[in-house]
Amino acid sequence: MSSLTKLLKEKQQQTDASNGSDSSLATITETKPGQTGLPGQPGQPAVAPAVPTAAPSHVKVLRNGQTILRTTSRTLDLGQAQPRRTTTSVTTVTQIDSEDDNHHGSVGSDVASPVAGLPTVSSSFLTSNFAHTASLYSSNTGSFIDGNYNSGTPGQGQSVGGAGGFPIRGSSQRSSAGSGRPIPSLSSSIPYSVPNSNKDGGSGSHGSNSSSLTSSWLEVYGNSLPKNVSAIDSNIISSPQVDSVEPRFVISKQKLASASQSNLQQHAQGHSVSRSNSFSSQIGNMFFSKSSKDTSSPSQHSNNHHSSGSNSSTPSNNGSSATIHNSSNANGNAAGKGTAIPKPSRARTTSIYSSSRQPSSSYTESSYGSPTSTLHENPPSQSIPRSHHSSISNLRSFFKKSSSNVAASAQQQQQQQQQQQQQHFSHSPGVKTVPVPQNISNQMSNMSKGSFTPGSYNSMNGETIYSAPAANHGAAREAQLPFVKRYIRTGEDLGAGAGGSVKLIKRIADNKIFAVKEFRAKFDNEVKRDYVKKITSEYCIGTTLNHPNIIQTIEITYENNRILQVMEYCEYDLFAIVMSNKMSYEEICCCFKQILTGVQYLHSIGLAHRDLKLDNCVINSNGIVKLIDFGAAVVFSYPFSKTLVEASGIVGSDPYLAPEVCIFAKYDPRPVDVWSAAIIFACMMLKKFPWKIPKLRDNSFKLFCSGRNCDSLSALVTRTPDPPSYENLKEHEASKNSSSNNTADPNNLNIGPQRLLHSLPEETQHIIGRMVDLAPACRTNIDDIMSDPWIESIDMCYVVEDGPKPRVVSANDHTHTQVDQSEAHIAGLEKKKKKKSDSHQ
Ligand SMILES: Nc1ncnc2c1ncn2[C@@H]1O[C@H](COP(=O)(O)OP(=O)(O)OP(=O)(O)O)[C@@H](O)[C@H]1O
Repeated sequence: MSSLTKLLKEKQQQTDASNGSDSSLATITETKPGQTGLPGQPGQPAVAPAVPTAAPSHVKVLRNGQTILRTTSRTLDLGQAQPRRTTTSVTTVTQIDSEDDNHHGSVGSDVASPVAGLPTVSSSFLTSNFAHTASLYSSNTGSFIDGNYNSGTPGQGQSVGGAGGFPIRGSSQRSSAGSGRPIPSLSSSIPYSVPNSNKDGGSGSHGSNSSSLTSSWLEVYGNSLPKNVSAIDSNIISSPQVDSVEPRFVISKQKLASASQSNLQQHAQGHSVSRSNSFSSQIGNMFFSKSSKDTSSPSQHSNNHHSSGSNSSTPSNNGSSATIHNSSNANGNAAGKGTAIPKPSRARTTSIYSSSRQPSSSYTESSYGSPTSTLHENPPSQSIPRSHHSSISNLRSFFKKSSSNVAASAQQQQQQQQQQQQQHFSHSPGVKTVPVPQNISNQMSNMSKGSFTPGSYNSMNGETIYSAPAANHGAAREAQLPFVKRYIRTGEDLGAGAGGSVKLIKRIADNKIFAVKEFRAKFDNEVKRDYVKKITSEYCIGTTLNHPNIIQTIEITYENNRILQVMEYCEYDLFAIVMSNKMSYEEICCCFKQILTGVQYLHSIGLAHRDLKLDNCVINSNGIVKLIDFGAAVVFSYPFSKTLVEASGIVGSDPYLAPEVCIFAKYDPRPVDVWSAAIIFACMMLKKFPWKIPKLRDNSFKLFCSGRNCDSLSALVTRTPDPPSYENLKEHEASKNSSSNNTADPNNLNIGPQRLLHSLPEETQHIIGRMVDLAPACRTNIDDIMSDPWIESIDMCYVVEDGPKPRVVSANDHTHTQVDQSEAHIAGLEKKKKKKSDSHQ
């Protein structure tokens, strides 16, 4: 047991002694085979598992020569058990499910204690949060495919350790894409509409949908089609013959020739032709030039994958499809039956960190995915030094020039301020302003609670500079000074993660406190382009978004080989507040609604966060919650496009991951955010994770998936609302012939959705249940969540900008918990822990 664990236990004992609390409620730990993990059930160990402490970064070279580079996660505890991870996980390899990994579920995070009185912090929560953000930097195409799709590559992705359940993540990304292995895609089953598009307009997703409806669908439904509808009996639909074309549709060859001529001239002059007026393309162009290899647009990529996905196996087609068996008897004992039952994992003895989820795939694939595209109105070539290939030197020169021109920018900004109040992004002579994407500007003007003045990108004298609104008020003269002359470090470190370390700084000019994130250096085995992309993602998102529930970036600068992002400072990690165990139900609801509001904003502008978790929420002393860490965020929709750009890669943190992320190579990232938000709510309420990872090898998750009249997780995850998918039909047919081992039993609180939901307050159950629908296609979307009666009824603290200074409107039914600053951030806690352990030695 680590000294930290001891410390935490001591603290817990003290807390228990003083509160007279029943610690048995809070100490759900291992869920061994045969246990349900429910509190108060026999066999639940009452001792917190060992807390892995920080371990040094290390590089692991696999037998196949590929390398995993990762650092350990850290966990901290407040009160009873406080998980915390700060992990770097960078890889260019495919992950193999290690034996350890197969034991995830055994250290039982689980649904448990009823909400009455708000349960104390579970030790499983502590252990589970070792899950780290999988930040994927590999440039390999394709994605890491978890076991469900192994059939396409015999010999790959076989289950390791005989644990059953989900077979291993298949061998390598390269094999998944590079070898032409069919990549499964969920898009075909996702009816979500992209922002600003009508519901049935998602050509991207629907396109592949149609191809997944094979003749088998017709076999089943063809006979019952209405009379005026005839079934298409082939997947090949030929174009109608056209005998004549109206003259107005005929473009003369001369016209074409002259158009292409002028295009060529534009290129020769360095004027790029806009592929899309998208946020990401605009941003991407700041750093990336068109690479000869990257000629296809993200949507093309997406479409390519779609087609390969739809050609390919459907989930149920693969032989290694995970099968669920109702492993819980009436007493809640997990007792697997049948050969296909994933065997309950055995207790983990090793550090959870060592076996935590392995990163995979290229996260960058669909993020800011338009290095190839360029701006129409403000060709980056005019404003940013460009090389033919993206490079760190681009990034450096960008930041260098940016920082040296902040002063000029700020002056310009001040002049423009008045204009900006009326028109968020204005154009003025001498200053070229990159227009904000349509959907961002729409969103900003549509903000229901106050209006928010965004920052802007200005291109001046060949430089591109970002100025956040705060910079508008800052003194231009100070801005000319180097970073170290403008800010001084103060206080302690706030935290560190996969992206870098975050520290507290003070602006000398006005003594204002900020948080500064120093991006980590590029790893040796990391592809330059991916590193640059990761940083630019955070930079671009941070500097572009403007919403009270999204952290505001003040400036970003490159100096002395360091990339520094200055952000507004929030006094508390939400995690620390949750772990204080002092939050009232109303306060939890307020925080939840604020998180949802931030997510709604992101989704409305075509962005998904993909790494929503307590750790990535900070809260200020006014009770305003802000989402941070956009290192994993992706664009899922481009303005004026109805095409869904799917995300790829297992990105996020294990306990918060949506199941489809672990199953499919590509997925809609919006339902993923929705799922994660529900897990955040469950964590706030229960002080522990419902499960450690959404895989069947996790006993708690397996029980959650049980009792649904369906034996296959693939079938559950690919369910569609209407019309039924091919897989569902198969499932339906199968269930008609053979009875499921997982018959639904709403009265059994140990299995099925009720396993989680019954632990939550009644009014929350409906929408939370819809948020954790196993099938992303059936999962509710953020807009529907916001109009849920319970969500609407939440009295939420919010910000209004009705004057020069934003004003916080506090809710009436709660105040926000504050903790001592020494316990408000993880770094402080770690320091405390170290001090204590040193004094013990
Ligand atoms: N603006 C802020 N105000 C206060 N604390 C912050 C702020 N930004 C970050 N932190 C602290 O620093 C920690 C690390 O920040 P962040 O998540 O951005 O880093 P990261 O390296 O990207 O982490 P990850 O491993 O999740 O990718 C956060 O968990 C939080 O505790």
